[in-house]
Amino acid sequence: MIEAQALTKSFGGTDAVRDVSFSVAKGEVLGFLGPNGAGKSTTMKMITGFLTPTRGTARVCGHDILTQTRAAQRRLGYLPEGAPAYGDMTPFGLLSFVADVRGLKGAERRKRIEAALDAAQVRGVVHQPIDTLSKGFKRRVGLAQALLHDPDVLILDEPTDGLDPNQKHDVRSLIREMAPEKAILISTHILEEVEALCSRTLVIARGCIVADNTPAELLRRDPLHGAVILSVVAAARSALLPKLQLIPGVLAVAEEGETLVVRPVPGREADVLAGLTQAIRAENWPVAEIYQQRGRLDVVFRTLTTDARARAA
Ligand SMILES: Nc1ncnc2c1ncn2[C@@H]1O[C@H](COP(=O)(O)OP(=O)(O)OP(=O)(O)O)[C@@H](O)[C@H]1O
Repeated sequence: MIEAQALTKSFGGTDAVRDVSFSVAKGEVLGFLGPNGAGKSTTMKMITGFLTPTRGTARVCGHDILTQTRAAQRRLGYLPEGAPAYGDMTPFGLLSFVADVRGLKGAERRKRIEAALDAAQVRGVVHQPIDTLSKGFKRRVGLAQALLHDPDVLILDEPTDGLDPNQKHDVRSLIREMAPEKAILISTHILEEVEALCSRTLVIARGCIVADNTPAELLRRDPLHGAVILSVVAAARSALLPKLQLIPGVLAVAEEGETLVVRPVPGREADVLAGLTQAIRAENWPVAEIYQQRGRLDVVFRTLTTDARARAA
């Protein structure tokens, strides 16, 4: 439902986005991750027809954004960066205006405005000028605007930015609820949001895609993915070290502070955990705590985006 085809945007001769291609199918929530200035908003602006690409194009539900702009824009809802809105309008006034622009009429118009107000939870402030709303409410008004015509495709630029934890939770639940029927592209700096919400993650650095994976696949790139951490009293640690090395599937064992870190051979994570728990029980090892690392997205993110920096330097 979204297809970016070699999107490139240059500003003053410098590529802010270079050859970005990806697609998003119905039912997918694609998380767009990248450091500040990586090119997320610029890519989103090109897909929505807000910026003209220097090269490449995008298709929304099969409509080319450059040659069939209106048809493509009818099918998409867009929450731009910072959720700009007319500050002297009320949320109701803004949604009525957008409904007119979108060509909604009569009962359908009323129904859609009501549904958007409910979905974005802005009922309590519906007649208050937008300029006087808190940052979180402004963002929710922006979200209501994006959802108004119940589009098949949603492009949401940092939809939870500025929301408190409860509001973040509500917006994520809303996105999850809508996901089966739509194709959704969200940009975010919140790594936990990617794990909570996204079926796939696109990592962009210096305008180029450096990873296109599921969050679980990304976690597997952490060198400590699947490592088993054991808390063991100091006196027993050195005696245990050689025994741990004999567990089938163990790649390396290291002592780190109060713990022993057991790294499995890739693909043997489950064997190592099973072997360890069995040995702890059978030989009554003095282990106070044992857990297996899933991997950390922040570690993977740093590696991917700083490697890209190094390559470009
Ligand atoms: N209109 C413009 N004119 C010149 N440069 C621009 C323009 N818009 C964006 N850029 C540059 O393009 C690059 C990508 O910016 P973009 O806003 O797409 O990044 P981003 O990944 O969305 O960043 P952030 O996470 O900070 O929102 C940046 O270097 C930015 O300064």
